[in-house]
Amino acid sequence: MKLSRVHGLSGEVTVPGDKSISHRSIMLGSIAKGNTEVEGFLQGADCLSSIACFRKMGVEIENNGDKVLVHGRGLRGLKAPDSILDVGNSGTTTRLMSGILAAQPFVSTVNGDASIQKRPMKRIITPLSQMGADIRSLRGNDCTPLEIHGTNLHGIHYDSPVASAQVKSAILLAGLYADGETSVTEPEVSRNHTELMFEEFGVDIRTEGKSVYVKPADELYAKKVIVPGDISSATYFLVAAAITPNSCVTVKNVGINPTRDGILRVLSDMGADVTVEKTSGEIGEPTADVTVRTSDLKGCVVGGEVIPTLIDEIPAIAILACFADGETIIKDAAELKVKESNRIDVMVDNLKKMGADIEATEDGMIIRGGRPLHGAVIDSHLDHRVAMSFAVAAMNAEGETEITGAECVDISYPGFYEDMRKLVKL
Ligand SMILES: O=C(O)C1=C[C@@H](OP(=O)(O)O)[C@@H](O)[C@H](O)C1
Ligand SMILES: C=C(OP(=O)(O)O)C(=O)O
Repeated sequence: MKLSRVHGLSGEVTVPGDKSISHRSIMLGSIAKGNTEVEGFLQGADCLSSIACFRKMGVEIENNGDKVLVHGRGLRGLKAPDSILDVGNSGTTTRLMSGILAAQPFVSTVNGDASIQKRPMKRIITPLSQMGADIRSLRGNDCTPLEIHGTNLHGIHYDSPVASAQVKSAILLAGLYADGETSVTEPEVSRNHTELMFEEFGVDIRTEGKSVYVKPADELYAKKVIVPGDISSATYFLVAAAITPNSCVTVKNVGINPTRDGILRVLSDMGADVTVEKTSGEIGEPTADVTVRTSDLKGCVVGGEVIPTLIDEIPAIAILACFADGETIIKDAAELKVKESNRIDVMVDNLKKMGADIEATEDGMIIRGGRPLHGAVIDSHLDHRVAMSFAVAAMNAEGETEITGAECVDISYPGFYEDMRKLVKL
């Protein structure tokens, strides 16, 4: 993919459905009683991996593009898969599904692509094992392939060392099958889509500060799911509008759940011209139309409790910071090292190639903005967030930029480049 400078962006865009909510709709729909209709389902490769895995466990899932119908088999209705459950590139599928598999009356094997095979699974093996689960990392490296021998589980309290919705959700899903209450306390609150959807599906769940408590369930009950636009996907348009001259872009109907909206707070802190017009109430998953105009930006510090609310947006925030006056410090974000790629190193190395003043730190990066960027050959490391971030950078750089492996955007945003192109002013 080759891209070069644009002279303005304008118009409206509706981004595809939220990835986290789409995954959860398949998983909860599969173990619920009744049919779950999902509107706005993300047809990204990651969510299609979730569909494929649950189909292998006997769940009938009709995928009609934007609408998906999951024929739930009830809490204890999954069937033993007859081959490996292939999670592709999806950490969310791997970790959340493992929580369910740990409690099934069968053995399953979970594996995925080269990136998944390097991502840490000890973070779910430890708490699930405390619940009684039998999970074996077949290569002994705490990564996939995992062999999961389903068994009876106990309720536990887990003090999680990491703010991770995937860890929290794996434990909560296992907790549905446990013999008593299960609870998780996080160092900072991570996205709460599982908790909100559990409530919708009739699970006894409550949140107190940084802790979540779930009671074992007899059944979950199917409920229609309307998936809002993914704020993580919207971020590329919001950042592009802020840094590209002569721009004004509105992203329609995007999820602004407060456990996900950190990017809006960072844009405001940096002085961006942002307008948020709510399109839904406070109950469930709130949504809004978000408009950003070309802005004079200043550097800021991004760290602490905001980090889990924007964890996937940090690659794009690094680009934003290159166009802000002064220094931006991103800290408390060591989790970036264990995503699809090491997002600290990959962002720093590639941005340096474009002429940015940026350095990696132990838990983030420091960016001194204001240096003009120039075109370069960017290695996406097949990381969708990296590819989309550099597309935005390339549109504001001198000369041509080539992104290798650019098609990996299909993981979370098929049609990304086309949607961006439609906004470019001629
Ligand atoms: O629960 C989820 O849907 C997700 C949680 C986050 O991962 P961690 O839980 O590892 O932080 C995020 O990076 C990922 O894209 C989706
Ligand atoms: C980290 C991500 O996803 P996952 O963990 O599901 O692979 C992401 O989408 O940026």
